Amino acid sequence: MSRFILETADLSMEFRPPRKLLQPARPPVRAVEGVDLRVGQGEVLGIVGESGSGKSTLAKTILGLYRPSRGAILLDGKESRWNSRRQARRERRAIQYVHQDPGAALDPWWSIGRTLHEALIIHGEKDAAQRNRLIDTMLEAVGLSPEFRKRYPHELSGGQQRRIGIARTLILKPRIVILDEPTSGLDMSVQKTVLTLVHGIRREFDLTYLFVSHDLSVVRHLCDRTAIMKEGRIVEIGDTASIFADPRHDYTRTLIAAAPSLHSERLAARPSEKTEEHP
Ligand SMILES: Nc1ncnc2c1ncn2[C@@H]1O[C@H](COP(=O)(O)OP(=O)(O)OP(=O)(O)O)[C@@H](O)[C@H]1O
Repeated sequence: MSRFILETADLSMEFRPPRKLLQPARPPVRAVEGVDLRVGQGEVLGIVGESGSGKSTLAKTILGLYRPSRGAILLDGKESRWNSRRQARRERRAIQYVHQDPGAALDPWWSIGRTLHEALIIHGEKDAAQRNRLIDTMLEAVGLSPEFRKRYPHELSGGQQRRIGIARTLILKPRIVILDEPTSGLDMSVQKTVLTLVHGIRREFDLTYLFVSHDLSVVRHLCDRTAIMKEGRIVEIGDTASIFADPRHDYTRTLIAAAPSLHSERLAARPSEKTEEHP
């Protein structure tokens, strides 16, 4: 078995703009270019870069939403090919994605209980009693009482919506969780609570994280290693502490210099379970 839970080799993904009648063909957008990653079991890898650098496309290609235009994705050392979205979804069940804005991803007409039940049904859990047990366990894991089953998305705060997004992901028993800007749009204290939760459940559920963010202060305190992305390529990757202490690439230096939050020390300490606030 491979030492790495996830690897990518020369992974590339380009978007081809649709051809318009009587207009010259436009060049493809090379969103991800030749990305080589090796992620160990239990590791938290941060993927950082400015808007448009390709972070989300890389994450979604790994998830299986896009067919790579080149390169390979390996899970536990075994290549995961892309024949169709459906096949990729089946094969890559071990990878789950926490949406940037879980509120928008929740059906406004469905109670939280129904949303969680449906997720389990889609993933093949036929036993209703077992579904109920799992839902209670997951709500508890994200710090919400069973009473939240009856609530609707518009009855939740932003922080509670993130918790439900995380619960819906955990219920599918992933091994790798892709967190795409998990704290964007939240105020500072809620950000901290969500990060504390994310940090705590990693150990509890033995998860590996790909943490996509443009917030360097969050990445600095949460990620074991950090990859810096620019124009679809990884320009620098290494231990987070070394990257911040001794950035090698000019672009990394520019990103660090341009991050005001790094100087304000607003998330100075690694989140710990002790600081968990319950909603
Ligand atoms: N579905 C799509 N069709 C065409 N081009 C796309 C599509 N999705 C992304 N792109 C392009 O691919 C490039 C990378 O975009 P991507 O969303 O991956 O960047 P990002 O680093 O995640 O940005 P952000 O931080 O703003 O989310 C951009 O040039 C973007 O315009």
